[in-house]
Amino acid sequence: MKLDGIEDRLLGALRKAALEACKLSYSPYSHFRVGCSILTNDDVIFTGANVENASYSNCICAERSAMIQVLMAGYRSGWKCMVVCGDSKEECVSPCGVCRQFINEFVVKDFPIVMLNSTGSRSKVMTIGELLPMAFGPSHLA
Ligand SMILES: O=c1ccn([C@H]2C[C@H](O)[C@@H](CO)O2)c(=O)[nH]1
Ligand SMILES: [Zn+2]
Repeated sequence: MKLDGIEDRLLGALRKAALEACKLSYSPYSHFRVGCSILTNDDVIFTGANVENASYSNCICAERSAMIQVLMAGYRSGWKCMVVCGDSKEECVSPCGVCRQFINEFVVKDFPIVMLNSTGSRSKVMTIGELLPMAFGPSHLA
């Protein structure tokens, strides 16, 4: 798999990090584990997994859990790429609507999101602009 401007070595590390993070998922209710990794402008990798709750609506997705890690380490912009994987053998897991909106807040329109199936044998790459067209974003409030 190739991604413009991102070395194969880093992409491999990102995929591995997302697949590893998936194992840290706390998902006793849905039994659907999701992992996510994000590459910063200076090539640091952060990860997240979905964390569920007995009060079902109080769950956080892997993507937002990873983004909070990135933000709390001080990275507000310049993110290079996100990788998402989940417990689906066939399908590549794509970010939910809430996460798409959350991602859109911090990245440019052509920010690439790599979506993997559970083993990483399948992948699909789309930009946030493709996943969330006509997004409402910070510029609308300016
Ligand atoms: O892109 C997605 C889709 C779903 N989930 C989580 C939320 C919930 O814990 C479980 C089932 O929806 O998967 C994510 O973390 N990311
Ligand atoms: Zn989500």
